[in-house]
Amino acid sequence: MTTTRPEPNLAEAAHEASDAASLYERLGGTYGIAGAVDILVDRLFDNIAVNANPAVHAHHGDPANAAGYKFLVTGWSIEAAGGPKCYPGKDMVTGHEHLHIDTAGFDAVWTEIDATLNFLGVPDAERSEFMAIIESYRSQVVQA
Ligand code: HEM
Repeated sequence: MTTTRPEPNLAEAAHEASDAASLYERLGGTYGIAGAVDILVDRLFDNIAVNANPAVHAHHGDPANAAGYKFLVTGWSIEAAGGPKCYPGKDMVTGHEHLHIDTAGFDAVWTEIDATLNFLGVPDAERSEFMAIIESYRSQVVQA
């Protein structure tokens, strides 16, 4: 009598592996996130609705702030997506309290993040998951 060993189901294994992958991994890890933030921050600095807030424009209107801001937003996003702990900046309340951001200001940034992920071809599932994380910080960022 011969016993038959079941063939490994590779399709199922791949599916399980992709289920197990963190959002950080599915966004392309540090290279993917840093590349997206590089483009996002340039768009935020140029975005008329985002810069309608004078305190925001005082920061985003100075190109010298771009490199440091890209570094901070990249580190924050890596951690928020489940990657390694690497964010050295302020918590979201302290980082924004002096800016008096209102709902329209938050929505302008939300829309630009969503549009940039769409522009870069991030799949719907990962885009929705990341945007839900952004949304979950609304009450900490909106302080006007
Ligand atoms: C969930 C949404 C947001 C995230 C994840 C986020 C992320 C960050 C991070 C990581 C920093 C650096 C904090 C530090 O200095 O240590 C920061 C600062 C800043 N954010 Fe946000 N932000 C969000 C929403 C917004 C919105 C809606 C606006 C404007 C309408 C905004 C404008 C700014 C500005 C101008 C700074 C620099 C402040 C300064 O250095 O004086 N952010 N943000």
